[in-house]
Amino acid sequence: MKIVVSGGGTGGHIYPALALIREIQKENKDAEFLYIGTEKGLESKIVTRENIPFKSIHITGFRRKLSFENVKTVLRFLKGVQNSKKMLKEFKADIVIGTGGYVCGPVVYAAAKLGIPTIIHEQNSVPGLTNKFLSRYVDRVAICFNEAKSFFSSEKVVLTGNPRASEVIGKDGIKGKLSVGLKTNQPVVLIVGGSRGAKPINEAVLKSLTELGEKPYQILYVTGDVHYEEVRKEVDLIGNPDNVIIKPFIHNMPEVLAGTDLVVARSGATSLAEITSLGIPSILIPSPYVTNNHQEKNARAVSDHGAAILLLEKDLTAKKLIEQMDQILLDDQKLKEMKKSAKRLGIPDAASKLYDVMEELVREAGK
Ligand SMILES: CC(=O)N[C@H]1[C@@H](OP(=O)(O)OP(=O)(O)OC[C@H]2O[C@@H](n3ccc(=O)[nH]c3=O)[C@H](O)[C@@H]2O)O[C@H](CO)[C@@H](O)[C@@H]1O
Repeated sequence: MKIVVSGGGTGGHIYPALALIREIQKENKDAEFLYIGTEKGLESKIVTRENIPFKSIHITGFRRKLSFENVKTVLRFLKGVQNSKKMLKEFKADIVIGTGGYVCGPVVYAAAKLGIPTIIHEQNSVPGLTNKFLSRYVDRVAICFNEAKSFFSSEKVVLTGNPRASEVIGKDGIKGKLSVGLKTNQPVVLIVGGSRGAKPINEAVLKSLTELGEKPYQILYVTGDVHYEEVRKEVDLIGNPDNVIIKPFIHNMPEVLAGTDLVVARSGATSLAEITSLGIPSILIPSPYVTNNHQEKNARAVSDHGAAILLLEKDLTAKKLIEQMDQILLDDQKLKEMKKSAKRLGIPDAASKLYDVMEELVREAGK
């Protein structure tokens, strides 16, 4: 089977695509892949690290307000469709799957116009512009939250979950801890602001740093690549407590998560799929800067079930953050209950569910 995967911009769209590819590689040794992304998105770095054939097109996202830039975007879209058609024909794609981000627009649209079976994977509880547009042309829409169902035509929708939920299962937490310099005999809090980091979270953590140094747990604090230098400078002034390890980005997140007891994070949908699949309690600080405030809706879908504490960015202070971390980590009973609730929400077999949908479509198309 020849499979084209497209998704990009941020980790939340790329990691599900990679997890799906790895699942298919396990099940079907003959499968061939082509990943289509953009040079500017994180995918150009992350996908090429994984030795997956990668090609790029040039495309930008739509602005929500009327602007001349949007005219240029339409022209880039049309050019992107043309280039995608060429790539898809050359590769002889049997199926095309888009995992979100605006790069999927021209790729998946081109595939649908060529009559190639198509799927979009929507990670969030509220879909973005590109997936809403594409849903009219594709054969299936794979979703991760029941809340997303109402945005698409019901005969196309199938609840698969997020393939990244499968990939994080069964990893060695001790190896994960050691790989980043954490001790193996103390609980671990992972603080991370999504795949690109989050300034407001960084500011709150910096203000908590000295007090965190006195806690009976350790902290792995991931700043995001672009914020690392700035954070480092501040930490050099404040002093870096022994129990706080600071990194710009984590490339072996599944292993690290396996060794984590509590996550403090934004509520990007892929992160949520990972932590629920593993049953890790969390403090979620949704980004208020995303389309239709979808991160808050993602977070509520988890916190309403007792699996997470919701901390809105407007209420985020160093004091509050530490209080809530203590509340969970220093209370065994609460920790246990939250773990159970998180686990109940996870869909650990998401990758094979999504692959089943792909196989069915290819079979129906007689490929
Ligand atoms: C600002 C923005 O638009 N964010 C969106 C983006 O978030 P973002 O890209 O931050 O997505 P998520 O939080 O969902 O996923 C991040 C992914 O990156 C991985 N990771 C993160 C940090 C790190 O150091 N190493 C690492 O491997 C995580 O394990 C996870 O697999 O896509 C998500 C999924 O569609 C959306 O829900 C988010 O709203």
